[in-house]
Amino acid sequence: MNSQQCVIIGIAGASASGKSLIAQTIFEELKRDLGTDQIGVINEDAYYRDQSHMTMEDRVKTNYDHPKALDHQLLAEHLKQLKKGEQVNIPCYSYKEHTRMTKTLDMQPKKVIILEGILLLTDPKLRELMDASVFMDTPLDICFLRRLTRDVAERGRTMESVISQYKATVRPMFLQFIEPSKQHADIIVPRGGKNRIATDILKARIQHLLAR
Ligand SMILES: Nc1ncnc2c1ncn2[C@@H]1O[C@H](COP(=O)(O)OP(=O)(O)O)[C@@H](O)[C@H]1O
Ligand SMILES: O=c1ccn([C@@H]2O[C@H](COP(=O)(O)O)[C@@H](O)[C@H]2O)c(=O)[nH]1
Repeated sequence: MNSQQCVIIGIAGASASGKSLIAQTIFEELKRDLGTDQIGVINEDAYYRDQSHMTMEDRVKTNYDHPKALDHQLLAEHLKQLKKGEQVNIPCYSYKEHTRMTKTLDMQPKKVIILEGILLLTDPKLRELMDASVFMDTPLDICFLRRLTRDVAERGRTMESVISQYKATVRPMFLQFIEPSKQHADIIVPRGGKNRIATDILKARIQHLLAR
């Protein structure tokens, strides 16, 4: 597989803006045409730095919304390897333990990689690897309400911890890093992950890139 055959689409935006939902929708709908083994989703969160050497007390103090919390270097290397037709071992991250798990996920090269994560568009070396980029422009109050519900239900958080983390780091880092990165997006998607027209436009663009 040469580099022309690996299309990488980057989807960024606030936490709980609908990145995973739109990525998953595109994955499910395109895998019917391309085959399950020819399209994959990579979550930037898998590249949070390993914190297994730290105590839980210290792990909860990490600013997870600052670019330095993520190993973008490793993510960029993995994307380059996939583009070259090589297999990679993607780290697995636990939001409950706030660290990497020992297992990794084997990913074989694919025709299409959908990359999704809050800080992807802040990094020039990642932008360089993308064939198209998207920013989910969901209102921040809606994102906060969705994050509160999701993190309590799925990520082992209390309502109080979600609120204090939101005030201390999530909102300030959104304003400092994530929102300004919108200028780098090719497509800005309003409302969220259920935006049908935006989903169809992205699917059509992927098909167009594959047909080159
Ligand atoms: N348009 C929408 N309407 C209702 N719920 C939504 C919508 N988009 C996303 N959600 C829900 O909000 C939560 C966060 O969405 P998710 O796609 O996981 O966000 P992200 O990946 O950006 O953090 C999930 O529980 C998801 O099902
Ligand atoms: O250990 C961790 C790692 C990450 N977070 C939060 O996750 C979001 C990013 O994930 P989304 O799926 O885009 O919401 C980020 O805002 C971090 O604050 C965490 O709380 N703990």
